[in-house]
Amino acid sequence: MLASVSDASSPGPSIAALAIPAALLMHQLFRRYETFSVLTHAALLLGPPALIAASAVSDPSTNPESFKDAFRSSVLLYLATLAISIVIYRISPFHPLARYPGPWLAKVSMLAPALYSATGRRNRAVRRMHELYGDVLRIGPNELSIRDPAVAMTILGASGLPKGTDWVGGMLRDHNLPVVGIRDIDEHLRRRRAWNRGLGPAALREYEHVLARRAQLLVRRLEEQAGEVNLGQWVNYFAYDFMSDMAFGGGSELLSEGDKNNVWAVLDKGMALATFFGHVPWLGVYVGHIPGAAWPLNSLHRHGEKCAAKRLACGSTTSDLFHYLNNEDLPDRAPPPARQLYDDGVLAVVAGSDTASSAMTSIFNCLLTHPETYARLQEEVDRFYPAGEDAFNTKQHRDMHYLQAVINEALRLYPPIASASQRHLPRSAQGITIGSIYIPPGTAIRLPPWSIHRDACNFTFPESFWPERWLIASGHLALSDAPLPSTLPEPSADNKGKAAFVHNEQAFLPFSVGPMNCPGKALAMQEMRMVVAALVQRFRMRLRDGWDAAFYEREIRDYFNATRPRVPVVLEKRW
Ligand code: HEM
Repeated sequence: MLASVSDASSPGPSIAALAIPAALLMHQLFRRYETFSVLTHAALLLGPPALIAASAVSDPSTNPESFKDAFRSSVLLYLATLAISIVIYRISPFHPLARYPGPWLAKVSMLAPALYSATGRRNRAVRRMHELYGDVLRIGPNELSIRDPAVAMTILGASGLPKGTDWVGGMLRDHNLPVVGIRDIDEHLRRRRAWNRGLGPAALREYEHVLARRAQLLVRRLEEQAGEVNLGQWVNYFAYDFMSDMAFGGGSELLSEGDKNNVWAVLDKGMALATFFGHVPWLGVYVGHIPGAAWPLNSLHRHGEKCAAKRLACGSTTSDLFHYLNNEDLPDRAPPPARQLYDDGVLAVVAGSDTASSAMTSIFNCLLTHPETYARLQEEVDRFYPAGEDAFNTKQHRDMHYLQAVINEALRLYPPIASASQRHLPRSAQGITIGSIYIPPGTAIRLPPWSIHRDACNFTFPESFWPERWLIASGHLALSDAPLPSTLPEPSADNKGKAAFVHNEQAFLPFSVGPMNCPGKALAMQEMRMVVAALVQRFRMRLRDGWDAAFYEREIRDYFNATRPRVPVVLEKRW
């Protein structure tokens, strides 16, 4: 039998003869079936080498040393063959995504993009790769990034693809996911209904006075600050307090008490880890089994779960988001399981505060680095809300076209979710063809807003903050009357861009589109309009003298939600 086991460093012929084909067979199995079960992985990775070793040693129970040697040889050979087979297949012309270009490291393993995402520069890297390779790019062994907005409705629309696995990594588990990570389309739509009610027009009317109260407190707290403030930090406080009021009926007072419990550090660090594990969800699930191994992310999960649990224990005091998620608005319907509400609690915290705060910070940074735009917005705000007028009353918002243009333009340049949430064509589905793009089963897809929004094929002067483009496109401003962006990289190349005005609203995807898009869009818009109008009405704002205007663009990071750098602002009351 295994005479050769006596020299364990060189596997015997019988081990090699079994381990190599077993590994090749296992590769075929891994290609067809996906599981995140650690036990199944362990069984598939260690079981066959153990069986091979057992068959190679005459009596493993009486020969434990020989068995150990045989197992070591077998496992090494088996795993090495499996790894080599996977790598060769992924870079071979036989891989279903072989026709699409991309860096070879990304074709080989998701570890490379995962590590890159840990730097927060994924959005920029993907954009650079699109510039290099074109609109359809292979960003992982089985993942495409598509910069062509024409495919958006097919991928994201009503008959589009289910969600991908990035939230499995983000939650460190493949069960008990919040609605954003539910991959079964019917289950997703079922769970989504309560969110649609909780963020629909009737609910928003309920939240309006809560929003106004928080925005008033933000203004008061800023009035109390002398001189310079880090505006992003105050916007964070406001966004988190408002989210707590809106989702959980209260419970946070960052504006009054500061961030004593480091809620924002938990959010920032947690989301950075979630982004990393979103690329390698299997690793996230492994790490999730080791207590404390991903503590900032675990803390974020626990925090969101606790907020939901506390709210459910206290019952409803206002018609908050959980009033709807818990079916309190539908007395005939049983409440969903508490576990589901805890999972959605994590989503409410992240989606309800971080994105909106990111957007508002970007808006203020854009205004402060573009004084002529700020002056135009000031003029509009003063027209609709002159001194003494209640800027927290939303009635005028609908007619404030410049304000809306400023918001859209900041969302275009700095989409809070810069790299999009993933979709995935299941392995069991048929491949789909969209124009010249064929998407084989088992492919994950992203339509990255950062790259799409900054593509000159979609928007004239793509790198410039130019709110006027939205007014031209909606017919509120004639192209010939529009002032040019003040920050054109080549000021003399100006009118060329103006002559060929391009504005493709299909390519504007900050909230995604389709039935799985952001249900909080209307609420976020209301929040942004109110806070921007109120601050512009009450304060004269400018960046700290000598502050580098390009700092924000350079330092903003993509950790699923954009992590923004400080914005030091000198505030002066206007009246
Ligand atoms: C400017 C602010 C915001 C932006 C840019 C934004 C953007 C997004 C994006 C891009 C998605 C992914 C959609 C997809 O997978 O196609 C999303 C999902 C989601 N957002 Fe927002 N969001 C914002 C604010 C909010 C707010 C205030 C809430 C309120 C709680 C919210 C709740 C959600 C929820 C529940 C989902 C998951 C939807 C689903 O999977 O069905 N968002 N958001």
